Amino acid sequence: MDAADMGTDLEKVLIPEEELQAKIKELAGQIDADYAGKNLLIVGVLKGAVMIMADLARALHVEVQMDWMAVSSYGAGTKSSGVVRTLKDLDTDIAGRHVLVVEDIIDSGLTLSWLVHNLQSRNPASVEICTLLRKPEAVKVPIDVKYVGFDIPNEFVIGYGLDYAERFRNLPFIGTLARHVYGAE
Ligand SMILES: O=P(O)(O)OC[C@H]1O[C@H](OP(=O)(O)OP(=O)(O)O)[C@H](O)[C@@H]1O
Ligand code: HPA
Ligand SMILES: [Mg+2]
Repeated sequence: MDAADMGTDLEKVLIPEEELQAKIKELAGQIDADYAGKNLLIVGVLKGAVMIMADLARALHVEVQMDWMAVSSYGAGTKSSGVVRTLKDLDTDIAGRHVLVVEDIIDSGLTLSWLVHNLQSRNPASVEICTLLRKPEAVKVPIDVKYVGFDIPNEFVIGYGLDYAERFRNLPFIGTLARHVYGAE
C-alpha cells in the first residue's frame, strides 16, 4: 500500500520511507556499539512495532534473540483508554538478560511506563527502550528512553505499523489522516 492507494484518506506524509530507513540504520549503529559482546533480547510490542522490529533486527550486526508482547490500550479510536491489557506475554524468562523494548510510538507514555515496570519486576540485567516515534507534547508519564527515532507533533499518525482502527498499518511511511476518516469521533 502506498500514498496513491489512499486516495483522499491521506492528509500528508510526515516521514517518508527513505527517512525512516536511514534513521533505523542510525539507531542500529548505536545499539550495535552499546551492546557489543552482550547477549541482547529485543522485545517487540505487538502489533505496532512489527515493522520497526523487522527492519531494525536486519540492520543490526550484533546477534539478538527476538520475543514479543502484545498489549493494547487504544482499541478502535485515537485516544488511549488508559488501561493497558496484556494480550500475549513473553515466551522468554528475562531474569539476568539485557532487554531492549522496541516500540513504534510513545504517545501518552502509559503503555511503556506500565510495560517497563512489568519487565523490571522480572529481574532482568537491564531494560532499555528504543522507539521510532515520540510525541513530546502528549507525554503524561515521563519515561527514560535511550533510543528515539523522531520527535513528532501531537497529531494522530498512521503507517509503518501504526493503525487507525486496524487500518493503514501496511503503509511504508508515516502519515496523517484526512479529517473525514475519523468521522464524528
Ligand atoms: O504512549 P501511549 O499513549 O500508551 O501509546 C503508545 C502505544 O499505543 C499503540 O498501541 P495500541 O494500543 O494502539 O496497540 P497496537 O500496537 O496493536 O495498535 C502503540 O503501538 C504503542 O504501543
Ligand atoms: O498517533 C498514533 N497513531 C496510531 N496509534 C497510536 N497509538 C498511540 N498514538 C498513536
Ligand atoms: Mg493501535
